[in-house]
Amino acid sequence: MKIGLFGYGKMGKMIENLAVERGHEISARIDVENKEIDFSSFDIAIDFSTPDSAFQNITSCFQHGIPVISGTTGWLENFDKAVSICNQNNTGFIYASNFSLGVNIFFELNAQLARMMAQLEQYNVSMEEIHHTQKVDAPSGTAITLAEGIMANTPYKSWKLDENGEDIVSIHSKREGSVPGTHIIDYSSEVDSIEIKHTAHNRKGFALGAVLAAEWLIGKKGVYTMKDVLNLS
Ligand SMILES: NC(=O)C1=CN([C@@H]2O[C@H](COP(=O)(O)OP(=O)(O)OC[C@H]3O[C@@H](n4cnc5c(N)ncnc54)[C@H](OP(=O)(O)O)[C@@H]3O)[C@@H](O)[C@H]2O)C=CC1
Ligand SMILES: O=C(O)C1=N[C@H](C(=O)O)C[C@H](O)C1
Repeated sequence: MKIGLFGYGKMGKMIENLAVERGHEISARIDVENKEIDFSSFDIAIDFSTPDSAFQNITSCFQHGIPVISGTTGWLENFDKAVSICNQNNTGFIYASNFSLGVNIFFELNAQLARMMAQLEQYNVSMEEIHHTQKVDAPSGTAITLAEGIMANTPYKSWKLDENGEDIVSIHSKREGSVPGTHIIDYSSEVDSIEIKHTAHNRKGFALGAVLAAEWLIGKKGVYTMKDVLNLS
């Protein structure tokens, strides 16, 4: 595959190494706004850019018929618009707040635990996410996906940052050193607690998942998720 990388920061560089190891070519690296982009030089785009630039990056690819893998967080207020533009241009799209295989299993575990806890009113759920100090968005995209997984399976109605309440999934965001990404879900009652935790040891898992998703998407039309890629549906 010829890949266009949108965002050539920590993730872009990690994806480049892994994609080349797997026999792919990086034929464009787009790291700044309004750069002249030769859309004919790549078959698929992988976007790990910034919350402010992701929508523009993704939809300009769709308008040139290029399928996109996006892992950028913090831009999802425009997600439905991006999906429409993908479909109008008859191309392909996978977005994931977290591409690591382990986190995608963790999403399933979270939903299953939420279903079991749904009837137990004595437990309160809360979440903690810990990331490196360069992270610009809070809470993490992964924490939002986890909160949505809880809300879909319990009476919890919304999530809030650092706010407690009966129907609220409370999320606490910590920024420490160079932590790649840790997510902890805690159900606590007066008598005990149940915790599940995912710890990324480095960024390789995110990069591998994104490249696997690109290999899976190439040649397909439509909007998919990592559940489709990993056959978890
Ligand atoms: N879904 C997942 O599995 C994962 C998602 N992420 C998410 O991916 C995103 C990137 O993370 P990370 O690589 O760590 O961040 P970095 O800050 O290291 O990289 C982002 C890069 O995007 C560049 N950029 C700025 N403006 C544009 C633009 N208009 N077009 C293209 N690129 C641009 C930045 O350039 P400059 O520095 O010059 O501004 C920078 O090099 C974040 O949203 C993060 O949350 C991260 C890890 C895993
Ligand atoms: O910015 C990061 O680094 C990460 N961002 C993603 C998120 O917001 O969930 C995924 C991962 O946790 C690393």
